[in-house]
Amino acid sequence: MTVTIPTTLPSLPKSTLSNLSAKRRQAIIVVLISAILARSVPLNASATVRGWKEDRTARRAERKRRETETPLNTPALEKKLVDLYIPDPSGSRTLLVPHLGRISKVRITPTSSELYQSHLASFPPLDPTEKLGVNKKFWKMLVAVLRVAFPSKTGKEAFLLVLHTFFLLSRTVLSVMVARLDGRIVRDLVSANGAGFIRGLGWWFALAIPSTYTNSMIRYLERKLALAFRTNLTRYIHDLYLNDNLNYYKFGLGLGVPVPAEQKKPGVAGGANEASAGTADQFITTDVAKFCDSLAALYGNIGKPALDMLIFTSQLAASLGPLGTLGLFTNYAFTAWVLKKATPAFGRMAATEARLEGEYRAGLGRIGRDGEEVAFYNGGKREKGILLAAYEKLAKHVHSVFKARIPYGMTEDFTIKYFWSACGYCLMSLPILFPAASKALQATGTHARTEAHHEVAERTESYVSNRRLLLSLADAGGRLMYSGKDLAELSGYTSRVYALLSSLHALNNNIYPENPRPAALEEDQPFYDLSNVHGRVIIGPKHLLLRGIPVVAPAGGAAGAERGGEELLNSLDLRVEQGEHTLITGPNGVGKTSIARIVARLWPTWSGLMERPIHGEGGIFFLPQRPYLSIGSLRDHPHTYAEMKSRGRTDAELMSILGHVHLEYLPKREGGWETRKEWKDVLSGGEKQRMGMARLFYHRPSYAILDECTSAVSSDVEGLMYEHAKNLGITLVTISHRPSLLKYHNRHLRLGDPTQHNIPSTPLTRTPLASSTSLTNLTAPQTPSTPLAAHGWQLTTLNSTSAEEKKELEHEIAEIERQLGEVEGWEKRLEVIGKELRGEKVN
Ligand SMILES: Nc1ncnc2c1ncn2[C@@H]1O[C@H](COP(=O)(O)OP(=O)(O)OP(=O)(O)O)[C@@H](O)[C@H]1O
Repeated sequence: MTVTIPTTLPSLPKSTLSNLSAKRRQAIIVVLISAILARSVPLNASATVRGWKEDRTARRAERKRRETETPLNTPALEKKLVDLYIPDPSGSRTLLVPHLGRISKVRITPTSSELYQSHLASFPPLDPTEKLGVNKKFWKMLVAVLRVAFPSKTGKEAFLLVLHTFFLLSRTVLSVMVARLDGRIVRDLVSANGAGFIRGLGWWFALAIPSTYTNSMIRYLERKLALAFRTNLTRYIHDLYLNDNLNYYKFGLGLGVPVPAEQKKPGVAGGANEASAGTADQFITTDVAKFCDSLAALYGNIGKPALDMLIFTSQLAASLGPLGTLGLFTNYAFTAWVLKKATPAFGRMAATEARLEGEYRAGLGRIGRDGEEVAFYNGGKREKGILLAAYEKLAKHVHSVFKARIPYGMTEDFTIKYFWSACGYCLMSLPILFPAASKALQATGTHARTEAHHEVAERTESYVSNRRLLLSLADAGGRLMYSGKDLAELSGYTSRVYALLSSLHALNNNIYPENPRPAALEEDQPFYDLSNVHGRVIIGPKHLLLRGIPVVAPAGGAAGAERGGEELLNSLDLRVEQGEHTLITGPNGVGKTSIARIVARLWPTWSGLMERPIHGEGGIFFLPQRPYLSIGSLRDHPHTYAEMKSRGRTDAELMSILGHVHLEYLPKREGGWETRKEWKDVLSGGEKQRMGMARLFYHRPSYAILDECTSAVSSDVEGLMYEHAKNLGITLVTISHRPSLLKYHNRHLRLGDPTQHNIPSTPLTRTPLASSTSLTNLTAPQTPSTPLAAHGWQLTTLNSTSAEEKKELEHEIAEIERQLGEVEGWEKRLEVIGKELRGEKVN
């Protein structure tokens, strides 16, 4: 692109103005300037300051009114919700975003799986030994991330970039014009040319308007560009993070977080810390934002000063001659070399800072999430200690960055401000001090029409213009050199965003680094490496089948490489057909919930075959111990209003479901179906679990895996809910420690450690009564499939004809247990009475 810079300013039309008297000319200029100023200041010309204040108050009041008059749960908004939350057949959906009392509609089109597939090759996992910094790997990572942030050459971002470039160019052109005008004004002053001086001032103000506008637009466009990058990245990450492959869960387990080089220091766990705290917050929020800000700013920070330097140098070259120009370039090369030597590893520092911020943030997040538990245990002090330690680490690191910046800043300031200025003075003195150079200056023709008595004025003009250009040049050079630091920092943020993206891509495609079998592992011990998962999973059949499935807790990162996943059960066989209600029991930590995790596909199926129905209505449903309650209205919990309507479900039906879980009072207590609350804080533990069961009744799946999901519900209500679930035709697979639940099941899967003959804590064997023959009788007659001691599990079928008998026995057991609990008290009482009868002193 060639840029033509006017070396002389256009003068005001002389023909008309020169006919006027000096006074009239001045008046015209003043009027012109006033008019221009009035337009450039955001004030109504007729408005007084008081009027403007009143205006502002009225505007604020109007905004407040609009905000308060459109509460989120008005019927009007609900109606809109119905219209807008219905998903589009194309897969996109329109979100409602309340903003300043209005509802903005944002249409979100999900990122296609084809796009993810096409990007996969650009995001190979990070090599942990890779050094961070402005190197080849950085450029590769940047290009990969840019494919997401800047998806199209003809899109919105491209348009913003072109506009941004235009304003950057304009600013440079305006800077040159201002420099020239500066010289001219001083020249007119020195030569006592009043008219010229006033004219110059007029131009000065005339130039001020486009200059200020250009500066504001540059900042505005830079921020808009950063926001556009961030929106693209955020949507892309959301779709990849929160998809059906459960990447958010796997990421939280720390399965997919690579550890970049900066985190490889001994004793530093790296990004895994953030991930194991179940958070990608820092990555998705701060790191993405910093990356986008840094990238958008960098374009201006490199492009603009580079352009400035080119143009200013060409302008100066005209005045300084070939020798001066050569001097300038030597100067640039020398400065770049010095600064490169003095630049610390800003990229690594930025990445470390982001990681430490993430760890600190994860600590804070944990307190927010588990506030009640922390408070009950009075764990504030402990948490404060953890937070302080995390903050101290962060503060120390930031401090070391500041310290590293001192010598760098000194070198930079010295070279660019002082050394460059000194060089500039020397160069400018050439045409003045040396006649030959002076001739060369005149030969450039810029000011060839110098008359003898104007020589001083011309020299002053040349000096002032050149000095201003040199100052601008020093400024541009400074910014260009400083952008080296920005670039280094960008490399740090890029590595963080890239790590997140490559990690999510790998998780999404089940790609894990291959680990060799550790030598320390015994021959007969299987090695469960995440890269070697080859079990078959079929989703869709009408039954649940686990054949030859090892139950293994996965381990990612270094732990996974050292010893692989932890085997809980070697090989489990279980087939559940409709109506085969199965209770799973076993000691703590034996792997009961892990079975549910494998069926729900949270954990991998290392080998064997797993078949199960689809998730949700008519398929399989999972209820964990801690129910999931989202933020939204009470009604949103089974379904959104729109989804409910589209399925023809009614409020009366919801009410009857709440009746079955004994929560019919809830809508009234909480202010109706539409009330939006943070339900996990509003409902009691038992209420939350009952809400979970209500969801189950609403969706009526064929199978339900209930993992201790009624542990906080009273036994009577629990029984009613189990009976109701069975009446609805839901086949129950229950994980529980409560023997009382046995009566609602016709099969029993017991888990236990095959190496321990005396299984310690299964409730069925823990209490003296439960381990006695009466309980063995309770579960008999059975059809033992495998001996417990051999495989760690045993499946038995309970005799259905003895169901009533079992209930009776159950009651009897409970009664005897209660009476046994009182024995100690009665014995003490007996002792006291005996003492009293013997006349002994009683304490
Ligand atoms: N997220 C996890 N990552 C790795 N290992 C895990 C994870 N969750 C659990 N484990 C391991 O798996 C083992 C079995 O856990 P699981 O939750 O299945 O036990 P459980 O039988 O349901 O116990 P409980 O009766 O106490 O609920 C635990 O001992 C634990 O070491």
